[in-house]
Amino acid sequence: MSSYKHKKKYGQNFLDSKELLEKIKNVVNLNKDTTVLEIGPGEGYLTSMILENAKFLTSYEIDSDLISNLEKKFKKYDNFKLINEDFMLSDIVGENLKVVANIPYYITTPIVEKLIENKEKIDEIYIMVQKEVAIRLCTEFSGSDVSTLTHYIRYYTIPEYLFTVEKEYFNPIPKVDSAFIKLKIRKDRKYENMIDEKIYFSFIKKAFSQKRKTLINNLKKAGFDKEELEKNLVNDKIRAEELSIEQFIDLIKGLKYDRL
Ligand SMILES: C[S@@+](CC[C@H](N)C(=O)[O-])C[C@H]1O[C@@H](n2cnc3c(N)ncnc32)[C@H](O)[C@@H]1O
Repeated sequence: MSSYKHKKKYGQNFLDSKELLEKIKNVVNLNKDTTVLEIGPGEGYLTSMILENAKFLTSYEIDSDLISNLEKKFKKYDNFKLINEDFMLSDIVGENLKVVANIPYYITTPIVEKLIENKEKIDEIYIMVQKEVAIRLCTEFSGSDVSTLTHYIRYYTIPEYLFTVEKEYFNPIPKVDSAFIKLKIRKDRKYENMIDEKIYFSFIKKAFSQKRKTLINNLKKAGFDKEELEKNLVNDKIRAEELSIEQFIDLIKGLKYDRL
């Protein structure tokens, strides 16, 4: 479909490289028991590799102009369901799903949030995202990339930055490089078992309210008692971005924070 006019509004930067496809295939590790969900098959770059290697694939494509080509291309596969819908408005159906997708970047965060909200149905998420976003999603608890998003991701998943994909691999070539990442859903519910999610994220929001300020100052501003804070924080110079989830849970429990 070389004459196809890519639609910017749908984030249509397509891939076409055997070498990259092989690299993706090696990390996503599909087998005949795997059920896969794809967001935005485009011209079917990832789709054919998934269909060849997985048990079943459901792909959501918003752009009706791409549908007849995809149907024609994958007509011989009976393990394929193509849904011509906006993924954000669709219900996710299935269990033990693996998500494998080169997603439209204009809705990266809503897609990640929707997938995590459906964590009961999903085991692993493999997605291509903008490189800077990949760094933010996969960062550890140190440095300026840490944000409330880091806590959201790490509370529910184990993130992994797999590899960088240079912008030249895309057509049309975008302005920025990309990266392929993995988010493994925490099936052990490690942190959900330690603390109520609403309480945790309500506290995190207060702790990160002003990034430049120290944690103690942010929490004082949020109404916490100065003496209680000093009792529970070893270091009054520390910033929110330096604390791990475990350390935040200890702090929340130490402060007996249980309201929203
Ligand atoms: C970055 S392209 C990737 C295409 C293809 N997977 C590839 O790697 O070449 C993103 C794809 O997502 C589709 N898309 C954009 N918004 C969507 C939405 N809300 N729901 C479903 N698909 C969407 C676009 O039409 C496009 O085909």
